Amino acid sequence: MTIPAVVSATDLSLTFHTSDGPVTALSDVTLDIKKGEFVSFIGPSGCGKTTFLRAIADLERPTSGSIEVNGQTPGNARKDRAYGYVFQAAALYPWRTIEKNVALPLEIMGYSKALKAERIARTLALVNLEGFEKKYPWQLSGGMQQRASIARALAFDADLLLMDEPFGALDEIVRDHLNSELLKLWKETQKTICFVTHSIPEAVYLSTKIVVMSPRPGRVTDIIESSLPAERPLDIRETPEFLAIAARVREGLRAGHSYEE
Ligand SMILES: Nc1ncnc2c1ncn2[C@@H]1O[C@H](COP(=O)(O)OP(=O)(O)OP(=O)(O)O)[C@@H](O)[C@H]1O
Repeated sequence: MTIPAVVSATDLSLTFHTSDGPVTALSDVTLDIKKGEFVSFIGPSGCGKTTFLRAIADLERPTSGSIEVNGQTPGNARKDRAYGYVFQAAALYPWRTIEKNVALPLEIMGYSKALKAERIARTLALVNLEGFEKKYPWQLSGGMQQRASIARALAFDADLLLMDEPFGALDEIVRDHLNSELLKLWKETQKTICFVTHSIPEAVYLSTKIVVMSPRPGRVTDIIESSLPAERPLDIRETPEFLAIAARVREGLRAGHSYEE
């Protein structure tokens, strides 16, 4: 049985027209993301990682080539609520409680009170935030706020989760903890995850597939299928298999680096 592609990009190019001239954010990207994969995008600043996620989410239009989400245009997939989006900063509304923040997309979609309550309870349980429903974002730590924003992205129960460097601003211990929680959540929910990061260990620890990118123009320089087992305790990061994949990612990053800045 072939596993269906959730995201399929073919020769995707995307150029921004700025007052300083054209900026090619993505050049000829061809990539398939299958259902249930955990795919990390890694590369230096400006290599088009966010732009690729935004193209999936129908927030940017390709200049040439094509991209399909669940076999349809990103616009139609967006209407079908095909994905949840987690941003770099938690981006919670400070005047809303945690449960009201998670409820926001459901309110916009006109969910019934009962269905809203059920979804809020379920997603907050998934990210271990039961008991914090009535708190305001400022009453939570940075890691908890980011978990709340993951809960908000999960509220629709979309099969695809787009995560743009969600843990970049957190200290390493909190990040480690959230990495293993995210893996657990991914296994429990069997979602497809696209995850942007600057961290080699984070990419290797989390992913089934690592997409290495390089800037000017943004392109894919390597796609690594991970050979690590599904079960990943944090100390897997010291194993030879893990270090070998990390070395290959580093090599890909070096090869695409121009050092001219
Ligand atoms: N709306 C826009 N208008 C003009 N240029 C843009 C726009 N959005 C992105 N760019 C440019 O496109 C390139 C790719 O940007 P993008 O944000 O996708 O990179 P990134 O790899 O996600 O970077 P970072 O790691 O810093 O988030 C950059 O050169 C950026 O300046």
